[in-house]
Amino acid sequence: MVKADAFYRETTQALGEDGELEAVIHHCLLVLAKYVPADGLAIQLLEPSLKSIRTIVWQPRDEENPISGGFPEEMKEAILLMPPKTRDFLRSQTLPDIRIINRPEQDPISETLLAFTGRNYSSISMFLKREGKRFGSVTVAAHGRDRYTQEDLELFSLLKTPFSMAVGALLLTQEVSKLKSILDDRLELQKKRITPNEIIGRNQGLRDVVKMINLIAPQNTPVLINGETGVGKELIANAIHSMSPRKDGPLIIVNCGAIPQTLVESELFGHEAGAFTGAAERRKGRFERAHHGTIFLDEIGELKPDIQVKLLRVLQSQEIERVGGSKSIKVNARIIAATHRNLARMVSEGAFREDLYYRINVFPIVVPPLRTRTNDIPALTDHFIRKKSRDLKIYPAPKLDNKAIYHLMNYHWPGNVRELENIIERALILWDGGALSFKNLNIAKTEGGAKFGAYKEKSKTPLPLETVVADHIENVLALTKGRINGPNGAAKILDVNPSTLRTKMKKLGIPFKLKEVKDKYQSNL
Ligand SMILES: Nc1ncnc2c1ncn2[C@@H]1O[C@H](COP(=O)(O)OP(=O)(O)OP(=O)(O)O)[C@@H](O)[C@H]1O
Repeated sequence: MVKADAFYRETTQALGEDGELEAVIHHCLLVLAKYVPADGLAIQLLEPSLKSIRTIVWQPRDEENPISGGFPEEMKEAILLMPPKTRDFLRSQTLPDIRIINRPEQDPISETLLAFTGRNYSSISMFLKREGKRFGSVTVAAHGRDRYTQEDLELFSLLKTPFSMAVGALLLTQEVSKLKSILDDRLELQKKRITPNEIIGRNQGLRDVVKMINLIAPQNTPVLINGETGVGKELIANAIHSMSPRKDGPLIIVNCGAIPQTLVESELFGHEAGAFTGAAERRKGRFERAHHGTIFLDEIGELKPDIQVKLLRVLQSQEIERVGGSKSIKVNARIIAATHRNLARMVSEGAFREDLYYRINVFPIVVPPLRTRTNDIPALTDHFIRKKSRDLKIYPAPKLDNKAIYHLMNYHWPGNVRELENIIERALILWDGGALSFKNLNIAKTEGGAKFGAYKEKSKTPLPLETVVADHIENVLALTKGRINGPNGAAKILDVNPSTLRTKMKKLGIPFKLKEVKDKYQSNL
């Protein structure tokens, strides 16, 4: 009795532990082995019609010495059809819930597995039950024949409820994860589709970009979108997909930089059950989910070389192989990639594969930063004020004061359109009923001794050199009140020739005089 108590307490404790399935079962085996012969443990699920069984766990106590030379890897999760004789055996009313199998060839179920297991082992097999029905079995096995006694059977039978509960919970988790994948796919399909008409700036700063979207959308050609963070790359990918013949298929968005490196491969290509610890069940990757649709690989420059090779292979063959799998699966997905990096430079520095670069860079679209298309700012501001006021249920939407657009246009927007959207949202949340002025934008940029506060804040993500240079020039211009020439002019402070500075400003889209900006836009207010 004392032995049974200790056995029950220790094994259920091991079974109830948190952790990877294999680790939990392995620990459980170590505990079991103190009381009964236990060199391996298998968990099998019965299909309701009893036509097949599926092995979900086959865990040896000692990896070096598994039962009968080991259960083949491919048998994990494999569905094994059972011959009619075995089905009848399973259906028979007299079949006990737990039985000793000291001679595998004499047991109809074990006999089905003889080809994999051999005969030189013994086992105790116990059915698992949910709501009174058998849904699977747990089998403890030991090397050699005739190893188990009636006492072992009685001890092991104590674990019927704990095992039924543990396996039931595992199945439930798998079911939830499967449903989550289905839901994710549905949500992807329901995500708002953008048409070029909804792109603000389509007739101004993004006119060329929209032209290219219209041109390339109907084709299957890969597109590479290049632009700083927050310029609207995802929006453009969305518009291309929505205008393409694949518009009724999924648009799967992958932020390559946001997925932990160890998971990128399985996220992209999926994995088979047991492919690595924690991969309890087979999962489709993003490529498979993008079948008949579009896959948007954002921040593609963040992919490590080993994944670049695999991605290239997929693009060349249009086939994927799940992690831990051996079979190729055809995938028909259009590729749109995006990056804020200079991929051509990364290629010359050896950080990005040249062959992959040429594969994805078939049709490049460069999205200009907001500071070079300041004419779009009034329309974008209006769009975001309306949209955010609606979201925040502010009615009527606040008005702008007569300098607001001037302030907005005079800021250099290192975070581009997203930053503008965020600043407007913040202003609406803090709104006190007056007109919105945005007059503190530049102060926020220079206050607190942090002259370059705006990009200091973002210093975790390295900014393109041009952004930093533009920011610096604008800061100096703010100090000199727009003066370029003369002893107190920006050129002197920056130690460059005034005409060099003007050329640079023109290239970066920085207005020449603060007054010029003011005059230009005050008439629109
Ligand atoms: N031209 C535009 N018209 C309307 N909304 C825009 C426009 N450009 C960007 N936005 C909005 O700005 C936000 C940022 O855009 P998006 O996410 O597409 O940028 P991104 O370049 O993909 O950013 P990241 O580099 O961080 O991935 C989104 O809310 C998007 O809807």
